[in-house]
Amino acid sequence: MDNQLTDWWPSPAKLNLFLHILGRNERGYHLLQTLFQMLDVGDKLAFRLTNDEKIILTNPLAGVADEDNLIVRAARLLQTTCKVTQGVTITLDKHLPMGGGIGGGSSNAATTLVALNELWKCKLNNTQLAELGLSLGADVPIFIHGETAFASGVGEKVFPVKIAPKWYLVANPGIHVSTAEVFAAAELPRNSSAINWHDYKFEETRNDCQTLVTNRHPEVAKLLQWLVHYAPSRMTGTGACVFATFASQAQAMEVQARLPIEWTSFIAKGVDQSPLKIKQQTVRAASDM
Ligand SMILES: C[C@@](CO)(OP(=O)(O)O)[C@H](O)COP(=O)(O)OP(=O)(O)OC[C@H]1O[C@@H](n2ccc(N)nc2=O)[C@H](O)[C@@H]1O
Ligand SMILES: Nc1ncnc2c1ncn2[C@@H]1O[C@H](COP(=O)(O)OP(=O)(O)O)[C@@H](O)[C@H]1O
Repeated sequence: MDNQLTDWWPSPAKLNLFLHILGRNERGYHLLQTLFQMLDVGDKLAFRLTNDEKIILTNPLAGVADEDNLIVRAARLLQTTCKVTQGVTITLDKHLPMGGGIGGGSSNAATTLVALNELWKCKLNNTQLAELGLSLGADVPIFIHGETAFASGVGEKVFPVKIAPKWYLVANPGIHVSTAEVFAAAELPRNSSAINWHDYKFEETRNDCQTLVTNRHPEVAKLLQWLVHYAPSRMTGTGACVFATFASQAQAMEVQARLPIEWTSFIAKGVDQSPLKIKQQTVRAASDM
């Protein structure tokens, strides 16, 4: 008999508060320094275990074939690795814009790995899950660890940090920017000097992809020009979303209320520990009782 739908598992967004490109490794991947800020909002996923081996997504994403969906790929990867004989039906409650530099797809993959590791009783630890996740995307490990962190290498060397709590207005210019296209561009600067995390100040850092993306996509430039008038603002990841930083939720709401209707947006709080990490700890504590 099939099991019941589980409760919802959070799949939060992230911001790259800065993104410096230091060079490239022998495989052509970019060596970065970045500060991953976990946010308290995102998508949600629910899982219903089944007694056949099928992995089914009840609500496919427009433009993404199920076999390419990172949720289905993550579930299949865990099922094969741990020789699981059960299947799963997955429901996705999608809110995060795709290809926005806020990590929606990577976060969905991480939530799938973390949740099914518990539900299928695979008993992998987070380091093992992160290793599996890295084969799906560079940002999957950071969502599995679920902590605001300074990252280097190609993003795999992660050092959790605590930074002053801030509120963010995250605005979407309504376009999709391909990570692969940004990293393939000849004019992308790749020569930033390494910084020491302890010396980090927002205003002394930048996003090395921002000039390239704003030159190629005037919508991103227009949005940034509007936001920077109100608060310190920057593009996240390889775009296209842009964030503005505030000390309080009320200040963020005030600017959101003025945002021209052509741009969608959401407000999120920066958190040290992601909602997924908290959920994993809660589920594990309950199963230990
Ligand atoms: C640079 C970041 C910062 O968060 O950008 P966003 O995707 O969030 O915007 C990410 O690490 C991106 O991670 P992700 O989007 O998972 O990238 P992947 O699927 O692993 O890689 C897409 C393509 O980007 C290039 N790539 C990616 C990461 C990296 N450090 N160097 C690269 O050169 C590779 O050509 C790769 O084929
Ligand atoms: N579950 C998923 N959610 C979002 N995007 C997905 C998913 N599965 C596959 N993708 C693909 O991954 C691409 C990058 O998605 P996303 O992680 O949201 O962007 P970014 O890496 O810029 O933050 C999407 O354009 C889409 O083609």
